[in-house]
Amino acid sequence: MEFPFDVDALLGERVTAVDQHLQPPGRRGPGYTAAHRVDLQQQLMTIIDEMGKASAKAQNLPAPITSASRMQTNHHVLYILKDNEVKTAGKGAIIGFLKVGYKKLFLLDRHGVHNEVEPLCVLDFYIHESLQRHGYGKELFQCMMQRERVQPHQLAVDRPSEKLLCFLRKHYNLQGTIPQVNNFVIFEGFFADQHAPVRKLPPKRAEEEIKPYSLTDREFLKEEVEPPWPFNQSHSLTRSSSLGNSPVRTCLKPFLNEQELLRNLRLCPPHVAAHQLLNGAEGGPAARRRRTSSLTRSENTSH
Ligand SMILES: CC(=O)SCCNC(=O)CCNC(=O)[C@H](O)C(C)(C)COP(=O)(O)OP(=O)(O)OC[C@H]1O[C@@H](n2cnc3c(N)ncnc32)[C@H](O)[C@@H]1OP(=O)(O)O
Repeated sequence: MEFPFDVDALLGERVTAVDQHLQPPGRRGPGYTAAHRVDLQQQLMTIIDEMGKASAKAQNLPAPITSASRMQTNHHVLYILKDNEVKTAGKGAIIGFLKVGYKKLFLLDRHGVHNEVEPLCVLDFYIHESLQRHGYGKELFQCMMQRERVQPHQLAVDRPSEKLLCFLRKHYNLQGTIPQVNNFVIFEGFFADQHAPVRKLPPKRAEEEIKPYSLTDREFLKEEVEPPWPFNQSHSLTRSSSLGNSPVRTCLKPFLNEQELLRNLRLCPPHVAAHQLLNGAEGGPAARRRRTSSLTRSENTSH
């Protein structure tokens, strides 16, 4: 992917790690000013936004899950792989990116027991269409694991595509998954290594404390395109196919029991339908409870 500015100079190294500060690490010439810094940061933001869009398109997602603004509000790390061999106009090009981040998750082990863990998660991964199956994905993944000091089986993967599952199977022999009730996929050996979830956390902002566990990075897409259960039931099949034809995506769709649903609704930003459900609109559980108790009362009085 090429840009109208010098990607090669902007990013410096072959693989660049970018965090929420969005600081381009590239070369600084003499006379480097604050205005230059803003320009370079703008260029980096353009790269992230364009790559995020391309990744979303490749995965048939309705909106990008990676963008400069989302990077600024999350503690994620974006590894960007550049091609400094491209001689056209001498500006370099972007080959792809890999986004990872630590997330607090409730994950089931082989015995069906919930474990609260905070593993490094693979959140978004994209290699430009023209360069897939050339080994660049592996180069980027290896670099990420080395810098993050993590082994493949210690990772949790957020709703992997069929291509990514093939990639993980081929390069890291990851195939036996441990079934989960959320969209994260983990592999055999995840719980065997006690060091996996251990991580020193930076101080957290208050609102992060109340995020529902196991909420995937892709969950916000769902909020944008459909109302909560049960209002989404009539077109759930249509939505699955709008997310792509991967059978994995369909079968990994979580199903919630009523208690989990109510907990999630309380933790989510207010939604009209959620309010109605919780506050007892016609058809909601509260209304049903009211109806049931009034029925019981009237039955009692009639006897
Ligand atoms: C959590 C998430 O990010 S889910 C979304 C993952 N991203 C996508 O699906 C976007 C589209 N795909 C891609 O961008 C890339 O194919 C990636 C990132 C999955 C892999 O990067 P690549 O550079 O292609 O991988 P690399 O060349 O190192 O390894 C190739 C292996 O990946 C897998 N793979 C790559 N492309 C495909 C494909 N079209 N079909 C099936 N398997 C594929 C295969 O195992 C392949 O080995 P093979 O060619 O011997 O069959």
